[in-house]
Amino acid sequence: FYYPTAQVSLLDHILVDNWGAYASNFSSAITPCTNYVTEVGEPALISGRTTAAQWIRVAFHDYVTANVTAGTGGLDASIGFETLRSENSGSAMNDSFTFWRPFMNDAVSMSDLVAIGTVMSMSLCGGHKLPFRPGRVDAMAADPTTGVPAPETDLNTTLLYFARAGFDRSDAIGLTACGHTMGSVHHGGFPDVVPVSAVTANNTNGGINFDTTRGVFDPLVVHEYIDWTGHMGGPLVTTDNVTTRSDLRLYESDSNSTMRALYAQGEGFLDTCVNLMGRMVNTVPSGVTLGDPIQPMLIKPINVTYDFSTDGNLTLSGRIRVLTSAGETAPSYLTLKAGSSNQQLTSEAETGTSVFGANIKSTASAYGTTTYFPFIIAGRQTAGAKSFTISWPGRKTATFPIQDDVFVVPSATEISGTVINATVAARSGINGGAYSIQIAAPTAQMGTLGPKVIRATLNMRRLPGMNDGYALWQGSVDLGKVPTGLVSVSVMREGATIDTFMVNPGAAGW
Ligand code: HEM
Repeated sequence: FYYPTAQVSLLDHILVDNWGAYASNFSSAITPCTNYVTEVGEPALISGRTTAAQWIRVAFHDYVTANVTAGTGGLDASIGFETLRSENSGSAMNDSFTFWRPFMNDAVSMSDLVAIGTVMSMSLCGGHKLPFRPGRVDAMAADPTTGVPAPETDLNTTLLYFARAGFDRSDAIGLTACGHTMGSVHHGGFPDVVPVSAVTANNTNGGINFDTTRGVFDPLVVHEYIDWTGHMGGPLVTTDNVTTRSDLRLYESDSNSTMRALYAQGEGFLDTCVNLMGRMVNTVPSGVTLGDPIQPMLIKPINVTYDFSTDGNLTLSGRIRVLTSAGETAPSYLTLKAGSSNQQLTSEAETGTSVFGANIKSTASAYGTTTYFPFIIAGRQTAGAKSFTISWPGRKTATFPIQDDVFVVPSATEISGTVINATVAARSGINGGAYSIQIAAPTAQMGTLGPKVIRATLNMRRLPGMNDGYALWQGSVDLGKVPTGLVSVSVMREGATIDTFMVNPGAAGW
C-alpha cells in the first residue's frame, strides 16, 4: 500500500529521506553541494562541474521553450530529446538524465524529476524551500519550439524567449540571477566565453564560477555583481568577448534597477527565488494539472504489504516512518491497531536525517530526524480489516486504508531479465476472474535518456489448491526490454486500481 498514492509516497521519499537510514539515493548526488555525481573520486573533485547546478540548468532549458499563450512546452522532459541542439550545449542534460533515469516509473515522471532536481538543489544547498507539486507529464518527442537564450543571443531575442515563457524583463533578470548563484561556465561547451587557459590539472573542464560560492544557493552573485567584488557576476558578465556577455546585457537592460532591488532584499532574495523558480518549474503544457504541494508526512507507512511467510501464512508487515523536527524528541513507542491486533511498536536504532524539520534560523546541522518502527502482524488478526491506526501518543493519530481481498504477492512477484512473473492472491469466495493484472514498465526509448512507460495486461492462470484461505493466480509477460526502474504490477477492477506493487529490477535509485 502506498500512502496517499504511489506518486506522492515516492516523491515524499526523495524530498524527505535525505541521509542515513533508508535514505533515497537522490540527495547523495548533491551532497556536498559541490559534488559532481557523474564521476567518482579524484576525477569528480577536479572536474569543475557541479551536479546541483546542472539540475537547475536542465530545468531552465526544459522550461524556456514554453509558449504560455499556445499552452505548449514547459516542464515536460522534452529537453531529453533536444540535447543535440546547439542552444543546449554542455554536459548538464545528459549527466542529469543519466542520474535521474532509474528513478523514473509509472508513478514518477521524468519531468517531475526535472522539477524535483531544482527543488532539492535549492533546499539542500542553502536556498529556501520550494514547495513541490507533482503531476508533470512527459513529452513523447522534442518540442518543435526552439530558442534557449545563449551567451551570444542579443538582448531583444532573449527577452522575447522569456516573454514567450511568461516572464517579463525583471522576472527574467531575477530568474537568471537565481540560477547563476550556483555553478560555472565551462570552456568545454562555451569556448567563446571561457578561454582554454581555464583548463588546468585541477579544473579539467575549465569551469569559471558565477560567484565565489558555486555550491551555495545564496544572494552572493547579486552582491558580487553590484559591489564589483569576487567574481563580479561571473563569466557572462566579465568575459573579454563582448558578444557573449549575455548576463551583463540582461542585468544592465533596465539600468541595473532590478539587480539593485534584488541586492537590497538581502536574504529576502532567497524568497524571490522561491517565487521565480516555482513559476519556472510549475510551467506545464495546458491540459496538465499539478497536484497540491507535497507536505512531508509526520507519520508515514512504508512498504506496508500483505504477503505469505515462508510457511505459507498471510502476514501484514511494513514500517512506520516518524518525522521529528530539529530539537524535538522522537516518540519512544507508537501503537498500531489493525483488526484484533493492538501492539506497541519500538523503533530501529538507525535513524535518518531530513532537511524537512530543519531549523533554518539555526546552524545547518539542525536537521529533522526520521525514525523507523517496523511491524509484522499475522493475517488472521487483520482478516477483513479495512484500515489500521497508528498513534504517536500525545501528538497525532492517523488511520490508513488496507484491504485483503485481492493483492499482488511480493515474495512471488519478480523481474527476471525482460520477463515479469507476477502472482496475485484472491481470498476464498472472491471471483479472481473479475480482476485484471496490468504491468507498467519504464524502458529505454530512442532519442532521449528519459525512459518511456510501456504497458501490458497479464493472462493469469489459477494454481491448484489454496494458500491460507487464498487462491493464487500467476502470469508472465516478456517485455522484450530490460526495465530501467520500478515496474508496477496493479490489480484492476472496472478501471479502478485495487492494489499496486512496485517491483525493483535492481536498478539503483529507490
Ligand atoms: C539569458 C539567459 C541565460 C543564459 C544566456 C545562460 C547561459 C548559461 C551558460 C552559457 C552557462 C554555462 C553552462 C556550462 O558551461 O556548463 C550557464 C550555466 C548555468 N545556468 Fe544559465 N543562462 C541563462 C539563464 C539561466 C536561468 C534563468 C537559469 C535558472 C533559473 C540558469 C541556470 C544556470 C545554472 C545553474 C548554470 C550552472 C550550470 C553548471 O555549473 O553546470 N541560467 N548558463
